[in-house]
Amino acid sequence: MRVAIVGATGAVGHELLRVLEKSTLKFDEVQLYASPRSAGSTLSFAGQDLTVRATPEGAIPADVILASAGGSISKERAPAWVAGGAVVIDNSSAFRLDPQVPLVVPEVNGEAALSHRGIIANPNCTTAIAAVAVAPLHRAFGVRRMIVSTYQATSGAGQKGMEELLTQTHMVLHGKEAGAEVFAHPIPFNVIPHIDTFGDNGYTREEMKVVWETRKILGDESLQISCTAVRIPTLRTHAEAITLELERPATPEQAREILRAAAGVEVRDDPAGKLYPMPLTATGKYDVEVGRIRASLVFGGGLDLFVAGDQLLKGAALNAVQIAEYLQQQGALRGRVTG
Ligand SMILES: NC(=O)C1=CN([C@@H]2O[C@H](COP(=O)(O)OP(=O)(O)OC[C@H]3O[C@@H](n4cnc5c(N)ncnc54)[C@H](OP(=O)(O)O)[C@@H]3O)[C@@H](O)[C@H]2O)C=CC1
Ligand SMILES: N[C@@H](CC(=O)OP(=O)(O)O)C(=O)O
Repeated sequence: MRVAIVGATGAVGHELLRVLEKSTLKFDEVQLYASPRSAGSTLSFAGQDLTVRATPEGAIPADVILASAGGSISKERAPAWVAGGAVVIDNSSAFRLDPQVPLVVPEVNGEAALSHRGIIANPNCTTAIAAVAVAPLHRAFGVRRMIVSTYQATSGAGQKGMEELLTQTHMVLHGKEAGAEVFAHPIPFNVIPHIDTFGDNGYTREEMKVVWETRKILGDESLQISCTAVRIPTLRTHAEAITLELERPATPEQAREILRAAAGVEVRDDPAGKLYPMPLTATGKYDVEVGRIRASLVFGGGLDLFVAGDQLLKGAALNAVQIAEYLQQQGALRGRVTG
């Protein structure tokens, strides 16, 4: 059973290595791939230095490929990886809306992964985090309309996003003018309501991914969803304010009870004790923090909540490894462990 990580040197790739170290997935070998510029460098895995190789054009000799090298690499090469016999779990947006490709959050629709034809898509990070919190409420009360406002960390734009926050903050603190390369404007001491490109309807692609992908994951095309996605000057972990209009009225206490029993959720909801979801407390956690649960003042019987989830983990690396673990538990992976 051979696992390959394509994009191992990136922000998601680093987390894939850490998550795999702790994973219940059984495997004999991990192979690391990135761009040709990283070939020959090493990354540590379980106390060993593993050499990074240039991602080949054709097949990769692995049973499971965890891909996080961007949409164009996945689009161009995943068909050859599948033809070579691998199951590809792809972190990019390349295949997410393809009707032949399952889009999976294991706590929500794990069984969808079993219908794959070689490629399984990992959702957009903002979407995955929201889905973990909203799916149990949707099952219990039926979500009719959902309004999301996001507070997204700079690492959502990869390693270079984090570097821009750190270097530009240093510059501002030393009296220099901050520039902007990764983001549309200087990110220190700012919030930027612009993630990805704007579409004809005035929403960004990031915002529309939340709409399209949430519907696909929850299997409900009738869900009405609107999102405003905003980049903020944090390093890691996305937070989201979510308003839900429900078919069957829910009290905050009923919602807390449902969420306490839900997989992948940590209810963190004691405002009097200053306990609520925040990037600082959710970073590095596998569970998505959910709190500030209250009755909506706008939608009778509806709810307002605040969530924070480590987007490099549940929004990417962790979710991908959980999909592989699920497939292995179901006996649906080709590779057998020999070691
Ligand atoms: N960051 C996030 O929060 C999330 C990211 N994703 C998705 O995961 C993917 C990776 O994102 P992220 O880790 O943030 O990005 P990074 O920019 O941090 O890393 C990109 C990785 O891709 C590799 N790469 C770049 N070009 C090539 C190439 N031509 N051939 C092979 N490998 C290449 C890089 O290698 P090298 O170091 O050699 O350049 C690096 O390992 C993207 O598709 C992104 O949309 C999904 C959910 C969340
Ligand atoms: N768009 C996310 C990260 C990301 O890479 O998303 P996607 O995988 O949908 O392109 C962010 O910037 O926070």
